[in-house]
Amino acid sequence: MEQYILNNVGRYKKLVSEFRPTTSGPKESDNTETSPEIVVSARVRPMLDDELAQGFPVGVYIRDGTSTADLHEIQQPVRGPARIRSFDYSVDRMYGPDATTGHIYKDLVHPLVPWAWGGGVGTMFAYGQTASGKTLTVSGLQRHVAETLMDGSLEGERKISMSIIELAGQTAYDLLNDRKQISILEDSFGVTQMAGALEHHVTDKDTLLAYIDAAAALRSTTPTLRNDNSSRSHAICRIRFENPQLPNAKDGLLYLIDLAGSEAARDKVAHDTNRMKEAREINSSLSVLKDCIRGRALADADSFAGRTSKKPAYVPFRQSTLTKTLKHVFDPASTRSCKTVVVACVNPCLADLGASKNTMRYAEMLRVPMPKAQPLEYSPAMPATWNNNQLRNWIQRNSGTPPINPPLLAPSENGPQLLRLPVPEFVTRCLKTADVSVEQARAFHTKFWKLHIDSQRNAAKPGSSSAAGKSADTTTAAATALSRLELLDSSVDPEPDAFDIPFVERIRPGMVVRWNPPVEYQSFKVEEKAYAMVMCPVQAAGERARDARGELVSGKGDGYLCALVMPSLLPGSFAVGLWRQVVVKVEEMEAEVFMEWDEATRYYYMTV
Ligand SMILES: Nc1ncnc2c1ncn2[C@@H]1O[C@H](COP(=O)(O)OP(=O)(O)OP(=O)(O)O)[C@@H](O)[C@H]1O
Repeated sequence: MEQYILNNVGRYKKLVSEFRPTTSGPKESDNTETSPEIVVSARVRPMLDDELAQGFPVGVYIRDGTSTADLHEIQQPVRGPARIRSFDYSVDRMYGPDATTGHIYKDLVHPLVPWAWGGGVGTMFAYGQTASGKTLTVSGLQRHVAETLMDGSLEGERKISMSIIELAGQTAYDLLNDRKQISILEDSFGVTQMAGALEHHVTDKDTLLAYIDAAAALRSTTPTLRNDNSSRSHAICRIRFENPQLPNAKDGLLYLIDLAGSEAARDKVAHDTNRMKEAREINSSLSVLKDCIRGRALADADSFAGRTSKKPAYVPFRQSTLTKTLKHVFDPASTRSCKTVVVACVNPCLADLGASKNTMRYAEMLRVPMPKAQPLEYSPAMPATWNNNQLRNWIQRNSGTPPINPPLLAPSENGPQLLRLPVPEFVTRCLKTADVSVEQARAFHTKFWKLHIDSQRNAAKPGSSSAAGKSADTTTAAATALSRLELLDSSVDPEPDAFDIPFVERIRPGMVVRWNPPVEYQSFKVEEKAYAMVMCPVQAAGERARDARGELVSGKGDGYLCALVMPSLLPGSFAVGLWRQVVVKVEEMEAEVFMEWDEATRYYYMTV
């Protein structure tokens, strides 16, 4: 075929110049709205010198000002002159041969960095056929990431650690530890661990770049027909951000992934059995990856539309080591806030058009159209319907004392956007208001989410029309009924005038207090904090009552017998140890803390 192409270059170019797409602008699907959390792009690299020297023409053409590319294939009919057959593909963003890696970074990948810095998960995949420019793109992007991380533009302090691993078939290697073999395991909490991989603490750009270069030098490569340095494995660079201000928060994660090259058909001719097996493994892991990205996008589409799908999208992340490693990106049960970008790298040379078509088809399949839903009508009980103003008003009135400054928490976001913000970023923004504590910020986040979940549950109840369709009166009545019900599950004093009276003057069973324990109870502190739920005055406990240390409480003087309230398994959750009792004196009580029972998780959460 290559010789046929070379013999027909003139005719091919003429046919291409005469080609007119049915629509001259973008392809129809170019205008489709897709998940804002998954952006699919394509980068068409320039023709290389050897491709030009051999005389091959360009086979990939980007339509001006659009994200659609036309790929023109040359066909050899049984009789008669060569023909062309044209295919068009659309992605969210298209970068042509003139686009620099710096431009792609600014436009596409840069937003992932503050996202991960703020506690979210940002993932970038470079996908494409052999010799299409994946490694060049990823290594360039890594350099820009290093620059952003170290130029002081990101707010606050983070401890930065990085690890780089390679996945070849089912086997994983540590590229920052002499290619030592490591294991990808799921621990008992369901979290995937790269067991045995070293993590390196980095504080400056040069060290970060030195690690990237060292890993690149160790990556396994094999010459292919198109690339003397072809990567036959997936390389995963993970940068982890710990926020010292929030030691209990989940770390932000940034993944930069250079996927193994999908094979060019003409390469296969020269393959031995091992290379064929390797190619099969690579293609199968890329196919699972596609299903996972699509599955996650479908799940996101449901959640954006406020739908609780009866049959959740199936995401087969356990089917390959690559997607198992990225479980928290794909698992629909994961609570992490994720943003993903895909760069499909495309070789424009006509000789590789078959593989370019596959790459573009793969990229197009990753785009999941968002359901076309009527915008929801504003409802005070539904955060998903709030614009920035309505959100700010709610923050002002519901964020406790002191009220959290609304523009600092939601400078531009609407309700759905704030719901998607990573928790640590939400908390960090709250802490910008003077005198707001981490507890208040966390509790306020829980309150915001609880309202969202309750509003979805109410909307999904049989017989209930969507809250969006309700009249303001009905919605207010429902909200009042809801808040009455909530009081039953809350430690908040039901007396309307309670807040005018200092808490120590209205101590009652069920009240939760932050407590400064005396020396003998210090071991009950968790991260310098202790909480307890008041049960009764010590005198009412009886002579035989003992505390959590087995000591009789009757000899402990005045105070209240309280149940310990301890952090539990889920982030931000607490359990009440009814039978782990302590005596708390009034002068040891520092503040009243509000707890709310959550039926779904069966834990208490702080509220404001
Ligand atoms: N945007 C570009 N501008 C100039 N040259 C490029 C560009 N992209 C790729 N190249 C060149 O193309 C060749 C192949 O690139 P690269 O090794 O990055 O491809 P790859 O997709 O990672 O290949 P493989 O999957 O085989 O590892 C290299 O010589 C590279 O310098």
